[in-house]
Amino acid sequence: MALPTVQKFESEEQVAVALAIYIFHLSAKYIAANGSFSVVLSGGSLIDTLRKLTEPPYANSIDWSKWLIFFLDERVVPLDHPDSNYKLAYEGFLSKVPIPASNIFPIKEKLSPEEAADEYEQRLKHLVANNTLKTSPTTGFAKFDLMLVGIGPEGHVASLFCWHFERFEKKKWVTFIKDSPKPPSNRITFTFPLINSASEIAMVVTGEDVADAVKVALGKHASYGYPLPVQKVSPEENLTWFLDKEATSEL
Ligand SMILES: O=C1O[C@H](COP(=O)(O)O)[C@@H](O)[C@H](O)[C@H]1O
Repeated sequence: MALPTVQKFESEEQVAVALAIYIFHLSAKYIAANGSFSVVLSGGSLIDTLRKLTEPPYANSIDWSKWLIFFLDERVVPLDHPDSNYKLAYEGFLSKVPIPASNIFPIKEKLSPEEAADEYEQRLKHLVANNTLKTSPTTGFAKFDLMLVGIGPEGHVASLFCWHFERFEKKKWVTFIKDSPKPPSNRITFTFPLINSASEIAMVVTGEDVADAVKVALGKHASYGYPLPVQKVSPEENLTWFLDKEATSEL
């Protein structure tokens, strides 16, 4: 991985604009190179920060028909449940742009966390086998073009939490937890080998509540023994941080 690029902005509004420009350029680049653009969404505040993409000039100059949408982590609830990351993404972003429904890959409903994680992993492997998704020649895991990653105040990414062994998973592509410290308890999540096989990762981090985690991730002092999950994010090509002033207040 090249050295991370850290972009700091005065406000969340400026982060939203810069993020739209960054995604617009990557979309054009990957569609020109591969004919598609595979994008992995986190839940949380990230979805609202994507809002500029749904407006001109981006909304009408992106080839949305070539986008493929996946979910970095998901709560094991029905897709219309208030806790669903799919519902959040659909209402805040996906319903406002013309991505074909068949290019959006939510989790399957009515499965246990184990079954949902296994089913999602098998679906990703099928998409690699039929060349819809690329493979990392380095790791053998699927290689997504772009992952949009948020963080929690204590440094979690996806549903990989500090005190859960799932963050050390080496073989599985997608795993599950049944005791998330942040409700709801049942979740599935991409593992670090899959996350770090991505070409590009954007860390989209805004607000004062994440300032301590940003300080550990980007500051020069030691973390708390083990690295925080956010410190393990290391894509194959480029890592770009988008930060507002509040998120950098402890740096
Ligand atoms: O539970 C989750 O939390 C993180 C961070 O969310 P935020 O609201 O603090 O931005 C999110 O990235 C993840 O997808 C979600 O499931």
